[in-house]
Amino acid sequence: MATTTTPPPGGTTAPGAAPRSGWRALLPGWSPRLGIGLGLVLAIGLFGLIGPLLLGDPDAIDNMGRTPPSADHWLGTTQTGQDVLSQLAHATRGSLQIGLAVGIGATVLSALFGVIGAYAGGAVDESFSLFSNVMLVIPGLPLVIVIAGFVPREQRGWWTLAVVLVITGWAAAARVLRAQTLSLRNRDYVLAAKVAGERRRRIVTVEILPNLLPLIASQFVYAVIAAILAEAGLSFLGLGAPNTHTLGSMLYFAQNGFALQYEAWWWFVPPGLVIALFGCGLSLINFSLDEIINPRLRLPKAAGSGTGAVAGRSTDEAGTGGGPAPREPGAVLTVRSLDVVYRTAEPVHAVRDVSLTLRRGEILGLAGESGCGKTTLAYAVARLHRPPAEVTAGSVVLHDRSGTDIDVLALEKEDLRAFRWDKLSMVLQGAMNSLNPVISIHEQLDDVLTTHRPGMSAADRRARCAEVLTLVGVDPARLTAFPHELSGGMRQRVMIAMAMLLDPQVMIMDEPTTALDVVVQRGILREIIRLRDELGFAVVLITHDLPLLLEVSDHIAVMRDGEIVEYAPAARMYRAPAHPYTRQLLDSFPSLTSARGAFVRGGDTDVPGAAR
Ligand SMILES: Nc1ncnc2c1ncn2[C@@H]1O[C@H](COP(=O)(O)OP(=O)(O)OP(=O)(O)O)[C@@H](O)[C@H]1O
Repeated sequence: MATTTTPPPGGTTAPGAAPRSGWRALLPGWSPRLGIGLGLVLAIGLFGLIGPLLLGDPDAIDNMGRTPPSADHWLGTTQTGQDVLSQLAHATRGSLQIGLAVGIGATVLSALFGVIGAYAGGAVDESFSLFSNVMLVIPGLPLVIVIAGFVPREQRGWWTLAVVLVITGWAAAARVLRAQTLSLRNRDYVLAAKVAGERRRRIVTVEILPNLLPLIASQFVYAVIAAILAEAGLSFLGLGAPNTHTLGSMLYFAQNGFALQYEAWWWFVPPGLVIALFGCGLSLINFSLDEIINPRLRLPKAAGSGTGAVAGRSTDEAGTGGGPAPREPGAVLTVRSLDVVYRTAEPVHAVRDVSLTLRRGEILGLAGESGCGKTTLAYAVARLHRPPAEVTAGSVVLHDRSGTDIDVLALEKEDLRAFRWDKLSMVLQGAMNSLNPVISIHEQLDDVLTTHRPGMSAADRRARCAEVLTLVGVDPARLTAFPHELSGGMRQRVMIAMAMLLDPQVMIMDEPTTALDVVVQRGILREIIRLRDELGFAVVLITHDLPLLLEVSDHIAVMRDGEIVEYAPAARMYRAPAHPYTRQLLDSFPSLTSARGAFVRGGDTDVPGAAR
């Protein structure tokens, strides 16, 4: 067997992943990216802050002109003999002042016009939106030149430039924030907050703004860098602030002094380098800000690179000779000793030592209460799991019709892409929402065929799409429909049709009929059984509904806390459930023949092992 990494005792503690608590859990994990970003920004910030105090007057003229770096002048001198290092320190301070002021100003304005307008809606949104559109269509650079030129040269300070750049620099970001806010305000959790009676201000600050923070942070970074560069451009055109040293004015004077022609690199390279490094540092910090906002990105290091294969398993081991289980007669899918762990701050061992055999044409029911690991198991079998989920041990083998065994956990990118849907397809939980709302049913089905059957003609593809729709009981005339034009049950059937499109050998269906009424539910399940009889694929059917599984499945596996606690033919499980938890599950469903289920009637939760 190809097991390698043995999970830690108890299976819940990832090595090196000490859980952080309280506010510290909000901080991004320390990474080289964050370290380099902070290092660059702090170093440049300190240089701009302290450098001018230590390095003296930037305008003091020495008698040497355009001398290369030396012990007296570490970065050489300008054409008129001024110390470049001292100029650089003052210029860094000036540019940072402008960059930060513009960054803050433009971000505040864009958030005000973008977020508040979109959330308030109506006339406020209309007027804010009109104003930002007008600002957007005014050509930025000419406006900057006009406004900067309008202020008399002697009155132009760094703040004049900052104001000009804020006025011309916020509108594009406001448009993006408005679009994002319009999308967020209709999300279920925002509507739920409204229904719960939360105040507007709280909804904006607690429900909406945190989701916008990564965007706002990157816009801030962009605004700072754009301001530093725009100021450099203005100074270059002679429209800068005459009495303020900035990196732009340094470049301007270097250009005027023919630094490039005289190969005086020490004059123009340092200011250019400071601009580039500062932008780079801010961008690196920005990546880590995403981690603060988005808990999904806060992964312990070990979980970051997951490829979906068994962690730590070598390619040799992963090959069919390396250990995957031998084929049982008639088996199409064999899962052996599968372990899946979510490498979160408090690791969750969601699937523990699971072994299953799915036979050709069989319906295998997977039952268990919410959170027992059914979906995690299904995703791991289809190699759809993503970090922080990690398969830490076990094997999954598909015994292909051709006679070859496919070690699913060892498949590499292209093979995996070809394997999914062709050999093993999946109907995801909440499948009725998996259809793209702006693409017709035909195009969505056709997409699968064009990807996996590139040689198929358009007419054959259309015929196949119509055929599968008919199979699942949807009129092929609905091929031209868009998802919103279909009922929930029809959408669910379309997803099942899509899963059948390539005639796979295994279909995993994760709660394929949840959210549908029992009549439609029964109809779809009857369809699945009929199709299974007709086409011979095997099905892993996942649901909480054990009585339903007893009706439709050949074998049933009952899961609890990540483990299979009972695995038996459905008929036997119906007659004589062996595990107390299976009995408890069965008893908790009301019966139509007795007054109420025993579990409800007796309120008996005292099943051995029931305590968590
Ligand atoms: N991204 C995640 N990070 C950490 N833990 C997770 C993550 N996703 C799921 N889990 C945990 O893994 C366990 C199994 O979850 P899973 O979704 O597989 O259960 P399930 O049986 O499919 O539940 P349901 O029937 O409600 O869909 C749960 O304890 C859950 O909290």
